[in-house]
Amino acid sequence: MTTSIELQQIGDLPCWQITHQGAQLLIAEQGAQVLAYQRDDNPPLIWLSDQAEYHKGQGLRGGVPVCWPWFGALERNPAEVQAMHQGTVPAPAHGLVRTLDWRLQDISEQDGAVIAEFCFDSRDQPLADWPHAVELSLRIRLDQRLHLELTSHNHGPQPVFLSQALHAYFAVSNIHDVQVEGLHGCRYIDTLQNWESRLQQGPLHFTGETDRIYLDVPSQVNIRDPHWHRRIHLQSSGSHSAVVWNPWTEKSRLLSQFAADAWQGMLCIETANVLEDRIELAPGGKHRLTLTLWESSLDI
Ligand SMILES: O=P(O)(O)OC[C@H]1O[C@@H](O)[C@H](O)[C@@H](O)[C@@H]1O
Repeated sequence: MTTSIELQQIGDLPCWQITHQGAQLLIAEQGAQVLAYQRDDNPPLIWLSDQAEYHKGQGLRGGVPVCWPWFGALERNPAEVQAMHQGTVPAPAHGLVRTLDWRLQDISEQDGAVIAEFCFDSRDQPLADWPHAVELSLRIRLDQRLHLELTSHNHGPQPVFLSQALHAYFAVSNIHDVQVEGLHGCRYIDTLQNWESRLQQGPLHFTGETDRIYLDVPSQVNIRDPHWHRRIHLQSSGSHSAVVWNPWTEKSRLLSQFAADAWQGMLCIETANVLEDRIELAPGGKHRLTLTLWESSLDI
């Protein structure tokens, strides 16, 4: 089967459209953001908003935004992560790099896979109010599965503390009927209930707005989707926390680039390093967060 790798301009944004062994993958250079991923004639694995806007310097709703060097609201982060930000200007949610251009290092077919590698180096592109020398790279490998590898490398003389997430939006048939498997027994922080700590019992079902930080998460979790007759598998390393999010009805109305009923067809599982799972990078130190995604039929 043929492989093609094409650069396209979508709105203001240069994007790479990759076709390989029946898979289609779209990546924006801005934020090194995977925007879409689908295999054969199956429904997409990754959800992208119908109302997505392709503007420079603006977040794009859907795909896999990279949240870095902090996740969520800065003031909800551990003190040492907050202390890395040294400014008076309010810090944006989910860090600084999802709306900036990353440098494309390489995009090519190698050994039966397509590999794209993007880099953001704060020594070349200083970040507002975050004066640290860290090189960030996202390596994207497409074979029978999609593999993402986010590496942070501290080139400075002091330790650096980070929180981060691969904020993946997944496409589902109907949020009411899907479940997330693999979280049973995990502690979670319910950010909608005063950040109280709770324990997950059994698989996670969605019955209302959900915004939770799961801790001590195992390396594999799945989304079971009965109507689309599939499981989406998420396998991670370098992460022990995950954020699970669905805005449901009311919150949806407040979100940008989000149709009023879009919440029914998506959910986020964000492979993360947050709260006590935050990262400490010693001088010269590296951290690698990986996420592999694939789907399987429920018959197997
Ligand atoms: O609208 P944003 O900044 O992309 O964030 C979307 C959501 O991202 C999730 O990670 C958060 O847990 C939610 O609280 C937040 O609403």
